[in-house]
Amino acid sequence: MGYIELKNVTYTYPLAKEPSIKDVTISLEKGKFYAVVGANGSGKTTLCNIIRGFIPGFFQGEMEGEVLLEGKSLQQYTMGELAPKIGYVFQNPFNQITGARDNVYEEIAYGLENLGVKVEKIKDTVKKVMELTNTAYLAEKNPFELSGGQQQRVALASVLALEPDIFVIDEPTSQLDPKETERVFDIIDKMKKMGKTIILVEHKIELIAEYADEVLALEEGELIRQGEKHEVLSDLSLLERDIELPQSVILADELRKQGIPIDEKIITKAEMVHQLKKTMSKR
Ligand SMILES: Nc1ncnc2c1ncn2[C@@H]1O[C@H](COP(=O)(O)OP(=O)(O)OP(=O)(O)O)[C@@H](O)[C@H]1O
Repeated sequence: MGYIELKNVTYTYPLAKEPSIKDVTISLEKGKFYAVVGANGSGKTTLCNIIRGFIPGFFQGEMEGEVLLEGKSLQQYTMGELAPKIGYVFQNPFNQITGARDNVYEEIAYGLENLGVKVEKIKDTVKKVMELTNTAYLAEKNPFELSGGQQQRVALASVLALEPDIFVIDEPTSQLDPKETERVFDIIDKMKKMGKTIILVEHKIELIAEYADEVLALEEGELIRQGEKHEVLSDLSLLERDIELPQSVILADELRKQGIPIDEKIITKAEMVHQLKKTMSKR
């Protein structure tokens, strides 16, 4: 039994002619990092909303099939039971920040205060997540006066403070520069090392190749691939289906065509460098 399971899930938004998710069956393990890829409109955000229990419910429409968390149908959980288990990080941190408090420290503490957590425990937790997300130096600032990258780290911190086991994160770096993007991935990597299950929608394929465990590829609502990242991302046929692949995969293919032997399943720059060194030392 998977930790999170989707069984033949088909979902159609109200008034839509076609389903946005078509007969998707997946089984996700606890503690793994899953990246969801696919062209615009392929159903990534919809899939996230199904996994976090917003579809059906918050969104109307028609859903067939079943979603299970630890063997129990999501429909059998109340939102109050689900919220501490699944944390959701929005694409735009501006939507995440509540604005109910006027400094970053209080913003991060806000969710815990609402749950009636004791002050000492709140202090402890907020301190820990601020260290993890490198936001301690922003503690006194107004959350709305931060840069996009800083806001995204505060948004991550406020979700982390609630200590969910599962994080669904929708394109957290789409508005960030390369440095802030690396910082966000570094935080996600730490979350994974803490044993969290991560489901991340992301277009930056090089970072997926480096950090994720498994890749789920969607095309027009259908799950066309699911598997270990090397298996999925080295599949050149995905290029014809509008799935971007890492540069090392394209380069490896070119080199093989030129008669230079390159192992299958090279997907990162570091793996390519290692392989080229090996090949050159044999010459
Ligand atoms: N609220 C909605 N009502 C009706 N149709 C919707 C709604 N939200 C999304 N859709 C449709 O569902 C399909 C999948 O959309 P979704 O946002 O899940 O794709 P996506 O892969 O996340 O796209 P992107 O990469 O652009 O964020 C699209 O055809 C979209 O037009």
